[in-house]
Amino acid sequence: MVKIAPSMLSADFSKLAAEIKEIEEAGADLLHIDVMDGHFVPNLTFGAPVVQALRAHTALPFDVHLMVTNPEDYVESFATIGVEYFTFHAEATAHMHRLIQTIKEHGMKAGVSLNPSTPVAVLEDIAADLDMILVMSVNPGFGGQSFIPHAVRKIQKAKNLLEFVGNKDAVVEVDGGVNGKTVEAVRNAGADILVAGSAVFGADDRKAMIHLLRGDK
Ligand SMILES: O=C(CO)[C@H](O)[C@H](O)COP(=O)(O)O
Ligand SMILES: [Fe+2]
Repeated sequence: MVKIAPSMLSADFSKLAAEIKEIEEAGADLLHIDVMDGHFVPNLTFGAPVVQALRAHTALPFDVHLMVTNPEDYVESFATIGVEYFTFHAEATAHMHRLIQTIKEHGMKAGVSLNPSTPVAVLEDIAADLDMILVMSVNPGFGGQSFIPHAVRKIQKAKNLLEFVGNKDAVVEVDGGVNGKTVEAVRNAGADILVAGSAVFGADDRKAMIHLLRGDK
């Protein structure tokens, strides 16, 4: 069964703790946390101090998606918070292999995210070391954008690559534009974790939306 990770990017920032509590009670599996630095992407969100402040308010695993230049500089501060996945962008570093080892040494799972224009093939030689491949189905930086259809094929390629290298534990996550219209295609493509920001936080009934996206019977 797929897991649903609502993206905090679409929550009401003036009452984050309450928003997170609500989606936890509504059945979310993880909390997707979009860290943007205003350099890697043209938008600025929040950093480790805000994420740290929220840790005490929920038992949900933290799925941190770092859209930042110099992701190496963030490992230490996020490791002390207690996050499940530390996911950086392939486009943000020349040293993916080294960074993956550092993340794991700090007790976190290591994910690599790919912009829509970056092929899955860049992960070929490190796929065995990964805990997550995050397929971006929008260009990173903003919530509420439209799903880019070629991401469906890319999810399949990411799944195939993990299978080819015998990495049974790693997951494929899809992020951007996942909603009631696009969800079936991403589920059928084999995605393990679906990020949904505007679809969940913008829904009148967030619980029903999480159930719909997960395909609960
Ligand atoms: O990483 C992101 C944007 O860069 C967000 O996680 C993503 O856009 C989720 O928002 P939505 O579901 O509204 O598209
Ligand atoms: Fe994200």
